[in-house]
Amino acid sequence: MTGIGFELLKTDGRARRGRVSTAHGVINTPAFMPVGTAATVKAMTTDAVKSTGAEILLGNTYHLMLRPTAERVGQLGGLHRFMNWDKPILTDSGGFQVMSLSDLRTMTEEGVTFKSHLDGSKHHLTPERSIQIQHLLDSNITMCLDECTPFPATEAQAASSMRLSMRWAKRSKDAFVERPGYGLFGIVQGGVYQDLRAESVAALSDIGFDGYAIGGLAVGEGQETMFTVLDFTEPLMVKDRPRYLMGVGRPSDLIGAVRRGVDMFDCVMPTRSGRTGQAFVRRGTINIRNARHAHDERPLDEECGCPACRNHSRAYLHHLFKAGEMLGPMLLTWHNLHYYQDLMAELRQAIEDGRFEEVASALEARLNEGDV
Ligand SMILES: Cc1ccc(CCc2c3nc[nH]c3cc3c(=O)[nH]c(N)nc23)cc1
Ligand SMILES: [Zn+2]
Repeated sequence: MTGIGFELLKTDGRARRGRVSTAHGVINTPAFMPVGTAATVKAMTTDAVKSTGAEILLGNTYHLMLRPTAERVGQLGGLHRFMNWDKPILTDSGGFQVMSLSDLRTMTEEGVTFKSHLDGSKHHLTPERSIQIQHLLDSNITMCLDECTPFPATEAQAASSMRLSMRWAKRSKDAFVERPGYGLFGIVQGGVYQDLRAESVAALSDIGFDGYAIGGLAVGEGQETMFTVLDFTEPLMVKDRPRYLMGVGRPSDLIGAVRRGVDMFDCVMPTRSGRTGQAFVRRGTINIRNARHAHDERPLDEECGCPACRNHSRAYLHHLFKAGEMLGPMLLTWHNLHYYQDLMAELRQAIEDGRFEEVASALEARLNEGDV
């Protein structure tokens, strides 16, 4: 197997049930990928992440190049050994994080120069350097260096941004070291403009990648606009390679994007909001810090099999957050990731059974029940 393998096992409408195979194992799709930016899924051990059903997790070039540096992780045998995660890892190329985290950055044709948000040291990130860093990390799925076009952007701004990313995609591909079980994904840009999205899909398909991400979304455009962009972009994409929608999303985003042909997802919501006390449940969301949970002996979600729901009440979780106990963020993170994996498993099964629309609309209806 050169690069990574992809089997499209079943379709139901535009929804797809597939399997991605890598040197470190298989990913059943549609898949949710927990974000482990700095070589850790915050508040979770790797065994805990595995227990949720996750088959792949995400790391990040930007954070790891600053600390402990890619060379150090490479010397220590790569990210799998460094963090003791023996399943697949996907790493982002770092451009998105530079633009959202660092200051004093300048973007040129060559790449992006920026100052570390940690100690102000100066760094250069080019397509070639990003690919090299991800190679040192031993990432199974490497992302091209791109510019995530800000939202909103005029068509002219989106066009020049996308075209820069396409030139960087070619440089990324030329720098990528082909290995069996390792792959490189291109990232479609083009803002909210149909002809630019089409131009980007065509440019990436001509270069040829192991998979194709849809970038430039989940940047504040809102769900309706995101779905509209998916509706005119997804049909143009090759069917025999995985599609990865970057940065998405809440449960209702995931259901709607699976319906529109997306295979892979990442989002900081379940982990970041879990740490602040927000739980995602089958009937919507719960903010456990709210006083109304102080005496509620029910679990977060009666249908959930995670340690928080098996062993504890909302009242106890409420107490942990009020007391500032670290077990609070741990248990809510664990619950949210477990629920996200259960949701994806239910969607995979529904596609296999040819019942996607029936199952998806029932899940969506429950999410709006409210008064959880
Ligand atoms: C560890 C890790 C964190 C975050 C990500 C995805 C980060 C992310 C986006 N998040 C929301 N919208 C996003 C758009 C883009 C994008 O257009 N390009 C890239 N390279 N990343 C994006 C990947 C890996
Ligand atoms: Zn739970």
